[in-house]
Amino acid sequence: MGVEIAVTGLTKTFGSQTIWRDVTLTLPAGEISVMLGPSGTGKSVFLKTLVGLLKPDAGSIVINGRDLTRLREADLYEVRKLFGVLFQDGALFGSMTLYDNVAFPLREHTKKTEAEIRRIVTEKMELVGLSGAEGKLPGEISGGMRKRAGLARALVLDPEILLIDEPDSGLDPVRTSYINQLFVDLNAQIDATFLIVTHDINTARTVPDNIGLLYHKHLAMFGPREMLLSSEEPVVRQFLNAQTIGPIGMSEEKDADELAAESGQELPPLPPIALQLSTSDGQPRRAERRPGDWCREHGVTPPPGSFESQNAGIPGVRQTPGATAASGAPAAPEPTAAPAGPVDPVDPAEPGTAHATDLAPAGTGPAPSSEVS
Ligand SMILES: Nc1ncnc2c1ncn2[C@@H]1O[C@H](COP(=O)(O)OP(=O)(O)OP(=O)(O)O)[C@@H](O)[C@H]1O
Repeated sequence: MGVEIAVTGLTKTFGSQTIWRDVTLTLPAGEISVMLGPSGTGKSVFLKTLVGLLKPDAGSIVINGRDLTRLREADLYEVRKLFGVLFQDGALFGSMTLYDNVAFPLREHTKKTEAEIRRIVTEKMELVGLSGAEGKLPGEISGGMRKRAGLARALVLDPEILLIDEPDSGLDPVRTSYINQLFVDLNAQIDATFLIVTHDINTARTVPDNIGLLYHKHLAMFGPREMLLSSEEPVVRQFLNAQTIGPIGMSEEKDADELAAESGQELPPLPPIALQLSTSDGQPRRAERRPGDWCREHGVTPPPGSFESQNAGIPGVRQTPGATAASGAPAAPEPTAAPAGPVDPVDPAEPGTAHATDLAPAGTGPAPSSEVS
């Protein structure tokens, strides 16, 4: 059962550099949220602050009635057990088999017997589609398999919160789709609160219940997926539709001359809102809402063609021929073409592949590179 994370007025600086200020949002219990933002806007810093690896300069992070920013290190250690974290720059232990990597947090942080550990490791490896790969070393498998091994490791202590930093980095689009499907299926099974940092617009448009956008040292917007995908707010619209026209420039903000040169240029219409990715077995997630509910409840007319296809609005994906303009939404989700079975069905060993990923319960796996400031 996931827990809510209530962030209020959070500000983080490094010396004279303000990363973001006054960030206020609530990650609802058991829901999947995605955090977006141009490179360098502090998305990873936000994840590390949530888990207590970085100390904010101001603000609070309240979980189960306790403000993480005010806890002593010993109490923080206890709260961190609620988290499973995938750090983008982390790594599995290269000299350990996948089995030993996944078993590591259990051996370090519990008094479970080896028989109990075997049962849990086997269950989690099956959950991420890695049965049979227990004896492999991280260097013998692909990037996608390593991410899933990291995910299995993050799950062994049954976290209530999963923080995932750029799960798509280093993965091809097909494997990104498989790992996205895995997140949706996992969310249905373990009911944890998920926060995924990503640059992948397809992921952002189809996976989460909520989307946030960090931009220019603040949280530009956070809310339900349909709210952001129907938003005309220039920064949100530009980012979620991967456009060059808008306030975001190559080096973050455009100057007045650049913006003046764009005046009069017509923005393309908002693309249709895609159906949200559903579980492989079609069982609804607890947090799942009917397509179009948010728009209906808030009197917002979604862009024509919304909720007709899972691919709607994804840049570069052609719409279904004959799709009609619809201002409303169907009452029930359409069946979606979800990949069944384990991720990476054919995942050749790639010795020496560079990306290794650490998805370990906070403070239980190989140490992430940042330090508490
Ligand atoms: N421990 C640290 N000490 C000083 N500065 C840091 C530290 N960690 C991050 N920063 C700075 O904070 C800023 C935001 O970094 P962060 O990695 O969070 O960005 P990001 O939005 O995740 O970027 P990307 O999308 O490229 O991964 C950068 O300027 C980075 O150099």
